[in-house]
Amino acid sequence: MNTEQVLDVFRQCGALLENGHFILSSGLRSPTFLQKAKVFQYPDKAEILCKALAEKVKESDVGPVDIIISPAVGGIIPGYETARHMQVPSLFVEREKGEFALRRGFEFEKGARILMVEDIVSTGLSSRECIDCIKALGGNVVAAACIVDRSAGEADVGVPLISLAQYKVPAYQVDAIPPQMRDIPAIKPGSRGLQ
Ligand SMILES: O=P(O)(O)OC[C@H]1O[C@H](OP(=O)(O)OP(=O)(O)O)[C@H](O)[C@@H]1O
Ligand SMILES: O=C(O)c1cc(=O)[nH]c(=O)[nH]1
Ligand SMILES: [Mg+2]
Repeated sequence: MNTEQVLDVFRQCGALLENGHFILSSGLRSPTFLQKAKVFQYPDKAEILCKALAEKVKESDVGPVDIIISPAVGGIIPGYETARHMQVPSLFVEREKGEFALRRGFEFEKGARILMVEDIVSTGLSSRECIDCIKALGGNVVAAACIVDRSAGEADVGVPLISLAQYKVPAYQVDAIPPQMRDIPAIKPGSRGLQ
């Protein structure tokens, strides 16, 4: 699948939100938001995207993968569906007092070859936090994968990043928001910092 085909799936699901004012997980502001939850509500769409992502990983030089681990909330469905097509278990980390932790009795062997699967990468901050958590538990993170890389290859997550689509969209510091965005009430769709 190429980027345009991936974005078409988002458009078909009403998930490519434009001309708004979104507060991203990183705190940056953007007029564009990929509301992945509206795509992943449809199992057939999740399957199309994640099967293609699994194939891209298998065709890469990453080598064998033992386990997929994803950061909650957004990473859970693509992590699971990608794992289904790679025939490996799917675990997730979730925030405990703001920090990612492996809970629910999930465990893996030290040195396990782990693929970190995200939904969207913007700055790469959430991916790095997830990878740090896995490494602290002894996992060998061999690569990261995501459905859409909004940095179009610029984000450094510390391991090779395989993205199904690369879609560069603007994001601004709060004191540098362009005039046309300033009058639009800001919305924060993600779960980081949710009380
Ligand atoms: O590369 P970054 O700058 O970290 O941005 C991308 C992250 O933002 C979203 O998560 P968010 O924290 O908004 O919560 P969610 O997973 O509940 O959507 C998305 O799921 C990624 O995890
Ligand atoms: O950076 C983010 O928080 C982000 C951007 C985006 O387009 N979609 C999303 O779910 N999160
Ligand atoms: Mg997330």
